[in-house]
Amino acid sequence: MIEVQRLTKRYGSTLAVDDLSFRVEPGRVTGFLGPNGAGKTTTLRAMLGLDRPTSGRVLIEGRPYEEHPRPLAAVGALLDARLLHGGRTARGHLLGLARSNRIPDTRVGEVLETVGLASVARKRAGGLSLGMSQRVGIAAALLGDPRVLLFDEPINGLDPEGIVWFRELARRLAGEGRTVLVSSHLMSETAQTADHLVVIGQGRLLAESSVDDFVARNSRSYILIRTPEPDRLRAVLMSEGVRTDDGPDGALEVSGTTLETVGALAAENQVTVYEISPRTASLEEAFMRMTAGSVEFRANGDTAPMPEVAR
Ligand SMILES: Nc1ncnc2c1ncn2[C@@H]1O[C@H](COP(=O)(O)OP(=O)(O)OP(=O)(O)O)[C@@H](O)[C@H]1O
Repeated sequence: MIEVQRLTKRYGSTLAVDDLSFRVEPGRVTGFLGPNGAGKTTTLRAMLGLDRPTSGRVLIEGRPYEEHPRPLAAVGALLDARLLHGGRTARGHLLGLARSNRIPDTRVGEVLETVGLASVARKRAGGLSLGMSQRVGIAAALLGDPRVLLFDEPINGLDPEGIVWFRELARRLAGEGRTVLVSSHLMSETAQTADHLVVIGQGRLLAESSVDDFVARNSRSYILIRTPEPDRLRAVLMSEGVRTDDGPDGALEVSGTTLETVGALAAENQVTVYEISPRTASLEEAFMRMTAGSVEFRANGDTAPMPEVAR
């Protein structure tokens, strides 16, 4: 379990994290989402004791990171895979980490096997692809067999097969009862990996819910209609109590009715229609709308309420 309690981090005049509180429960994968600069990495660094918070604190399994006698056994983290030293081999890197944390050498072979790198274990890190470096970073996170795992943008550089592999690994780790936090700026990818979501923008909490609830709330279905007579069609639909909104490029977006009803009303009233098609707003759009809202609220200096997200 991770408990972020009223965490605030200021870098000079930049408020990177602003009074942020949330919990990450064990036994499920939690996606930590936010656009670039939202404060995800800063929060993860505070979890690992790498940055001192301006105020607030983070507890890992009930205590701050620094108070764990064997930190690698409490929490494993993948932060920036590019930090791997180019001259060392993957195996050498992991052995160094294992020895400085009183972890037996045999564990290095096990984690290399888990991440599918046993065959390149003796290759110098400088010769590894970004995807392979990510896997070395993931192996390092697993080294101490920790109860809590933090992955910052883990799928960066992974090929499609690697992405599926990571997704399964994250699920397996959560299935073993561990706490798994995966940060990302990609909504749809996260929705496929995580069970639960924590969404932040400008250092503040925007949403916290199960992925299923988030999808149900934010997957808006509507009918898109292109017509040269939008005003007339809007009037026809409104007279029948059908709600219309303005869509892109003069199109209409109609919700709360069926394709057949709209088609029949257009035909009865002899309105020319170029296109009529069912649409579902993507999760990515919902996420962008949600996080764009936070930017606007902050720019106005308001305290950020939960932005309205189209249903
Ligand atoms: N060491 C630092 N010094 C000054 N400002 C910083 C520092 N680290 C982060 N920031 C600023 O704090 C804010 C949050 O950055 P952070 O890296 O935590 O966001 P993020 O959500 O992880 O984004 P990204 O996905 O781009 O890494 C940004 O405005 C960033 O420029």
